[in-house]
Amino acid sequence: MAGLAFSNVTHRFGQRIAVDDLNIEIEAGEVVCLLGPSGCGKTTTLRLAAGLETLQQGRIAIGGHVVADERGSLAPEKRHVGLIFQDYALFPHLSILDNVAFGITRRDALAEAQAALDKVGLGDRGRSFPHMLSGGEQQRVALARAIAPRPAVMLMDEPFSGLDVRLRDRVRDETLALLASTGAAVLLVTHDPEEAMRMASRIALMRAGRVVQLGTPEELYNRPADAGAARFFAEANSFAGTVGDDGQVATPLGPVPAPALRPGSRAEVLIRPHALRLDDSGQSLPLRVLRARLLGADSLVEFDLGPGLSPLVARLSPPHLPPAGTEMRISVDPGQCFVFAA
Ligand SMILES: Nc1ncnc2c1ncn2[C@@H]1O[C@H](COP(=O)(O)OP(=O)(O)OP(=O)(O)O)[C@@H](O)[C@H]1O
Repeated sequence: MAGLAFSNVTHRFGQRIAVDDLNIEIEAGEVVCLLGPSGCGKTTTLRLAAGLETLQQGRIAIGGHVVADERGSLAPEKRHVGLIFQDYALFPHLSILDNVAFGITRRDALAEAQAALDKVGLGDRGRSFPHMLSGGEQQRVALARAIAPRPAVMLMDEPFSGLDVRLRDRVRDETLALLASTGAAVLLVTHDPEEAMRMASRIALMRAGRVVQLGTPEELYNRPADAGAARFFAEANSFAGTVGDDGQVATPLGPVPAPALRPGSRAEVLIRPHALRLDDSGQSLPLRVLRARLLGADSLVEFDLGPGLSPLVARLSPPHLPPAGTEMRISVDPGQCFVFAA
């Protein structure tokens, strides 16, 4: 029995389809990330699960009980879901402890709130007010408030986007550990592929209201469903071509196998910048550097592929910063090359 299940959920705003026949089941203890570009329907999906948006078509169930279908809908406060939004939405006039106790209906609300604050490491800040806390601390209060009523489902909308990069990594990891200990089914919205890869047991990649691909981070990254899915994780070098009788597509870097496509069909080959590496063996291709930039742990190096072709972008690790004009030998990791029907 899934902790949270969407069955054939479709939602329109006027003529515009925001969510289009969505089917996702999230087990208790699982974190599923809704990932996709702005406007693809992530927040609407979350709001439908929370009951903040009235379901128009399909069915939503929590813990095996239908909470919304075409006949009716359970009020948000009766769904037993925890919500965390981007802006934390703490009440400014309430103390931290009262903020956390707010949603708890049990008689021992303050003790429960204190226990939740202890869990997020803010047990000694209960008497402070929200404006006295840093962004990261406020995020942890929001988390404490969401877990305190022990919800079966946790809905999170870009909960880390207000934090600076270094704090974000730490708060993300702490949140993940805490959520795992509560056993809730978690649906987390993000537009950041790295965040999804880091947090999710499974990722639902959305585009224009539809789930394009649902799978583990490893499946989405290494076996993208289409060119758009491949590009969403990392911008890639793209080559157009035709599948030859040998089942391969010719590219400036050599032939790439296209086992899923028929000879004669048009194809797009995507080669991730990470797929390119320096290689002095006889198999590699000599290419001239156009420019190189340091990105930190690795470098972005552009190579000349000749007239009429865009430069080949390689991400080299450890970083190399060869001067323009240097000739380097490059080979391709076939595991990071993808061929799709054009
Ligand atoms: N209340 C509304 N009224 C009309 N259209 C809406 C409303 N809410 C969302 N939409 C539209 O529905 C589509 C999906 O919006 P949604 O907010 O779910 O996307 P999103 O993937 O969460 O985007 P973002 O990452 O920018 O938050 C968009 O085209 C949006 O303009």
